[in-house]
Amino acid sequence: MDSNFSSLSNHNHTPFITPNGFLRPKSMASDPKIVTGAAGYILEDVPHLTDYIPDLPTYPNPLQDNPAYSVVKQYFVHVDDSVPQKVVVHKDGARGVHFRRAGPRQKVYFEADEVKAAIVTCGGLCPGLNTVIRELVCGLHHMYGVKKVLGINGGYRGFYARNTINLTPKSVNDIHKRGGTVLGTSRGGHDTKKIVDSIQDRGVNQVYIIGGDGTQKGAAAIFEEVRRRGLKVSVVGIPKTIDNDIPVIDKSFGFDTAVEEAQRAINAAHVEAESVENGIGVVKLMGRHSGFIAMYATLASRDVDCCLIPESPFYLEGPGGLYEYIEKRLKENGHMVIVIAEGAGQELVSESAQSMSEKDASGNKLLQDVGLWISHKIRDHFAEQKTLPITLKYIDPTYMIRAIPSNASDNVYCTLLAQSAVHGAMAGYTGYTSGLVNGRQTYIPFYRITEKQNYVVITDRMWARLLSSTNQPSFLDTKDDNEEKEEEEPLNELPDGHC
Ligand SMILES: Nc1ncnc2c1ncn2[C@@H]1O[C@H](COP(=O)(O)OP(=O)(O)O)[C@@H](O)[C@H]1O
Ligand SMILES: O=P(O)(O)OC[C@H]1O[C@](O)(COP(=O)(O)O)[C@@H](O)[C@@H]1O
Ligand SMILES: [Mg+2]
Repeated sequence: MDSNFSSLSNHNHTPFITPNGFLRPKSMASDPKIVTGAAGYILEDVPHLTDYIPDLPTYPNPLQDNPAYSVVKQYFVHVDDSVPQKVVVHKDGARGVHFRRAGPRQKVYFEADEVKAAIVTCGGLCPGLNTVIRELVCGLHHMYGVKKVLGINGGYRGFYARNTINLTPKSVNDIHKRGGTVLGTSRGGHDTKKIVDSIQDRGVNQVYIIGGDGTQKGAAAIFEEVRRRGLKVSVVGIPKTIDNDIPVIDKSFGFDTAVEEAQRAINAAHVEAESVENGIGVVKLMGRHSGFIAMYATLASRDVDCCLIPESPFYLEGPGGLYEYIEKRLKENGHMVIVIAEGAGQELVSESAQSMSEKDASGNKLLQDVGLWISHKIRDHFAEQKTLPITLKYIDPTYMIRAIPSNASDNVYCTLLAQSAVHGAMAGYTGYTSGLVNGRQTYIPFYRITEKQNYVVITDRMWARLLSSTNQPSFLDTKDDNEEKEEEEPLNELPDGHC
């Protein structure tokens, strides 16, 4: 809508190749909105309520009379504003994929009294969840005069199995100072039909869904069902993941807080290690499939001698292996610190542990404790060798990191994310995740968020910087199953300007 460009959409619901080359399955029913323009410009647009409900009335945006905002020149976002996915371009290259810029629009599709919003948090905890909840409530109330906001208790199943909580600016005033989520969360329990029945029965017309990759898949299913039923309900995703494994966006909220808090554990490991002869400190950090926290915490600390992440397979024995490197570091320096992401080396652990097939309620594979495993292996190895008596201390701060409140910069990030989400829903957009792309708030269609995960690309400069800062072996002698990942679009480093 609102564009002079030619629009390509896929009306026959056949499988669709996205401009990024990913196959979007037929089961994801609604059509992607692809708009093309001159010089290879592509806009991967988001759905709008008017796509399936014609003749909806519009209203002037109440922000135009708000003294805080009316002084801002050009406060409203131009309908054709879009944000490029790639900012590094070549003279003759195509302009490439863009996303719709987030922000307030001149016209809105909801009157204040008409709105009944619902907020839900799903999946694992992450610093900043309460800030996002607070800013959704306050943004709706203060910017758009919306008074009816419901909190859904305990994740997706709360839509149909629990009572709701009334949220007001007063009740959420201080929650950003606390870790966790005041709404509670859960894994599993996504039943699309029951959730949309509950949305319909409660008269909810804006749904804000805060969660990670699994949650966004659930949000996409809710959007499809809402659309199929022809409901005037905006379904909005807000990406949450401490692992930073959500693609497209610059980084996820809570990530900076996690990296900062990880420093405390690394410092402790370093103090313990350097206090004894041949001391080794092992710190496990979160990162199920993506080692971003471990990589950034290592780069920030400068006390880490070896960082092990899921994307970079490693081995223990023989030339170029971990044991050899540990021995070398201890002989050189008398102590060392190892940071290991929880998803690293799982294939090695599973060789010595039982079944790897257990899953949590959301279907995520349950991981073995690689920190504990590697600590035992190192202790046993040096005990057998009898040449180097080591002292090893293992620190697992993972849940302590996840449970803290967000830091100042994450609080600001959460605020902008929440306000962008609200502006989009009020403007009638739906079926999108609100996210930061190249430093700008955007609306991203769900399928771009759910089609793949964000990984550390070990052939990129950031991992090279890490290797050069720790001097650890690259372990590239191993049969590297990372090749497939390396061939994927390598631009999801974070944040922009660090590559
Ligand atoms: N493919 C899916 N379709 C619908 N809902 C899903 C899907 N995957 C996960 N979910 C739901 O999303 C919620 C959170 O998922 P989970 O993987 O636990 O955390 P996260 O969203 O942080 O990745 C759960 O309630 C789960 O049932
Ligand atoms: O023990 P739990 O609560 O299931 O969570 C563990 C997982 O949650 C995370 O913190 C985040 O995962 P999600 O973003 O998928 O919720 C992972 O790093 C970790 O593996
Ligand atoms: Mg997940």
